[in-house]
Amino acid sequence: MSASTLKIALVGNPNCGKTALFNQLTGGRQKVANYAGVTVERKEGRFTAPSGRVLQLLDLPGTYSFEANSPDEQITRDVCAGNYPGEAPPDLIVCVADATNLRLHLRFVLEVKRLGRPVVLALNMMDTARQRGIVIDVPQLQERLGLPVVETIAVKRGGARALIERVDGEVPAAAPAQTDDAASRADLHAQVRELLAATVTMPRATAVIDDALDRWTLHSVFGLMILAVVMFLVFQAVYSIGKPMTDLIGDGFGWMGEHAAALMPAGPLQSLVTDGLFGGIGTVLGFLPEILVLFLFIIVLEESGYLPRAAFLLDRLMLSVGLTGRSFIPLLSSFACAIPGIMGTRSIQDPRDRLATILIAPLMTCSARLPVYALLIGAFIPTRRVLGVFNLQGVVLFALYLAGILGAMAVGWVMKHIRRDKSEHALLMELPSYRLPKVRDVAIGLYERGAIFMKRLTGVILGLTILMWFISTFPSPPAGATGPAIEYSFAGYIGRALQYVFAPIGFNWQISLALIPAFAARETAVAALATVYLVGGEASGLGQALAGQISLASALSLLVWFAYAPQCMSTLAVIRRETDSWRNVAISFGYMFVLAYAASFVVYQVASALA
Ligand SMILES: Nc1nc2c(ncn2[C@@H]2O[C@H](COP(=O)(O)OP(=O)(O)OP(=O)(O)O)[C@@H](O)[C@H]2O)c(=O)[nH]1
Ligand SMILES: [Mg+2]
Repeated sequence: MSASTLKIALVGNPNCGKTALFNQLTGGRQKVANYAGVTVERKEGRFTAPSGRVLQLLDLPGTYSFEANSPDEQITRDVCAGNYPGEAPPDLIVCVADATNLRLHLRFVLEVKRLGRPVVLALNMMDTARQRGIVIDVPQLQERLGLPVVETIAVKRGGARALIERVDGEVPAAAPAQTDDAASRADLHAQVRELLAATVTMPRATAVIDDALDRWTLHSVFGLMILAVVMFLVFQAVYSIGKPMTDLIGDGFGWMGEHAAALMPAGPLQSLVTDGLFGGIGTVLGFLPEILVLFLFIIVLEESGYLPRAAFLLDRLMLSVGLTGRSFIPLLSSFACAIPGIMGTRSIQDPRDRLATILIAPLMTCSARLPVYALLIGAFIPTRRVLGVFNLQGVVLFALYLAGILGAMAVGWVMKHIRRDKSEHALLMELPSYRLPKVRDVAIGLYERGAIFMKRLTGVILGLTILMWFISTFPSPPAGATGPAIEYSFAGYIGRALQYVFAPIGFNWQISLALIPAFAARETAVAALATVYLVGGEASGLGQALAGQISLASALSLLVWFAYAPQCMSTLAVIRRETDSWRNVAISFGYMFVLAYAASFVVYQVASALA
């Protein structure tokens, strides 16, 4: 390393744009590694400043506060303070703050300043700040803070010019280091308030509207009621808007399957195309509209600024079941898929809170389960109105999501009481301003969800469906066989063996069999059932076949099974990777199996008795 290499560390609250700034400066060239022994990322890059000096840049994990104790935050603090073994202290700390949210970010800036090292403050997201009419008196802020302050727009070409010029110049003098005690921490709050009053002018209109809305949405009683109503309406919409489109697609595929069959000679190939491809894959594809409608609402709620408020609102509730408000976002992501949710738990400081969140994340209903729910609800729940306005199918879907959430809360509560350390960590998060979602952002978000679904469909689900078709078709029945052909196939044998385990909860052999590919990808249960029933030649449509073949009690039991059952292999693999422990995988699989089996058993027995 040449003598003139300057080592710069980028720090800041999560989501302030550190990584965007890092990429802008280094052109994305980087070396990513983990800090020894922990899964905290260390990302390093370099670039040459106009003066010819080489600058080495370190992107550190987002940190709310140095008081917190997540592995990420400890490492960030130690690296900045120059105490991290094997890491030379940075010559300069660039503290990045979101200019649209200085109320939250300035506090951390003050904490960084107290380390007593040279600091430059980058006010990032200046484009959004200007758009929103936020005016920041930079010279005044610079003077009051006693730090150089520059404005940046990390996502715009040349948006970091002021920062480059500043870091290429002389290294600023460090403020004296200060010790951290309770009194000085309380002091930080007062300082932030003072700084804001002197240097930041917020647009009146937004602030007034935000406050007015927040009085309702964050109210401890009305807020929860609003949240419940909003979520309830979303599930209603999934059925009222998505279902007709799903039916249309289903009819379309049925029609295509028939025509394709007419063009082909009878035989295995014809059966693969009609039963496996059009029947199996077509049935799963039909659920795309429902998934898109659900995500349309989730994305709009998120973009509008409502979802972070829901997190804030639920924080107290989460604490009471041994979680933290920080668990909310990972858990919310788990409604799409548990995998990003579990990966998102990295931002939870307390290892026990983090583990608890990881273990219950799969209880949140992931989008892969939606086709299964939609199929069974469509086949078994009448399209009755409840209380005159609500669609009964939508109510059942809402109840299933709720069952997952309540199950998760119950498990969280049990874990809280088992563990010895009962400390709690309250949430510290930013509440963005309300805004009208941009059509483009919503469209991109929807497109991404749709693309993920299609990729799964044409990848793992297609492969598994062909496999299911194969084991359902071969071996062919012996000459003179009387029963349906499928009973002599591999699938028939495997299904009947599994049935010993699942009969007490009301699953026939076809359902038991479908659980296997579902363990690789949930949606495949639908394709597998379609294939098995269509190969068995029992009916034209799958919903119709199911309604004729299994009882309402079995269908309810299966719905409950899918709400609680151990989720797909990929989820378990991610648990293994994120916790580095097979034991946690076993705990996760085991408790969910027991939970699902018990719940399905109760539902099946009660429903059978009442029927
Ligand atoms: N409009 C605007 N968006 C920005 C700016 N800088 C970053 N963003 C966006 O803000 C989001 C977060 O940026 P990141 O760079 O991932 O933030 P980070 O600080 O690295 O976040 P963590 O690593 O999670 O702590 C991304 O969607 C960026 O595209 C900016 O100057 N203006
Ligand atoms: Mg980052």
